[in-house]
Amino acid sequence: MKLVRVSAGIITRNDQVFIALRKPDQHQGDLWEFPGGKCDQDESPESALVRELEEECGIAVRRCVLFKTVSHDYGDKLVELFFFQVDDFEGEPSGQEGQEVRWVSMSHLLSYDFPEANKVIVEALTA
Ligand SMILES: Nc1nc2c([nH]c(=O)n2[C@H]2C[C@H](O)[C@@H](COP(=O)(O)OP(=O)(O)OP(=O)(O)O)O2)c(=O)[nH]1
Ligand SMILES: [Mg+2]
Repeated sequence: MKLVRVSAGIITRNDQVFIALRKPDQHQGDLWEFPGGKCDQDESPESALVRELEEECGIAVRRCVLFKTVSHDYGDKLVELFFFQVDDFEGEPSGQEGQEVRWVSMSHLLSYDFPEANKVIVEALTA
């Protein structure tokens, strides 16, 4: 099965976190996500994060720290996700690809539907 490496950013400001809605036609579509995307071949997770957050959200990451790595088998796809905490960035995050985006308070994260692989992340953030 395909194994894809993915970097995702937990973009925070005060007690809020920036999330985006995946498009219906995407893998795990219609679910909320921490913005990010696939690492190119030979690209480090950190470089992929910086590139994806620029492309998808229009921000320049100033500092990121690896929060957790999660491997998950979706049946049709095996993903290795690198979740980074991003608390210092330049620019105002927005949906550069027309995706719906939202700043939500940490305590409200549980009311959003995320892909299965995000379960441990959402639990850790809301604990
Ligand atoms: N960005 C992101 N992806 C996630 C999260 N949780 C999770 O399971 N994924 C999965 C869904 C996808 O299989 C993959 C993300 O890759 P991607 O964002 O490049 O996916 P995509 O469907 O847009 O792919 P593409 O064809 O546009 O390149 O990781 C998350 O919180 N953020
Ligand atoms: Mg993406």
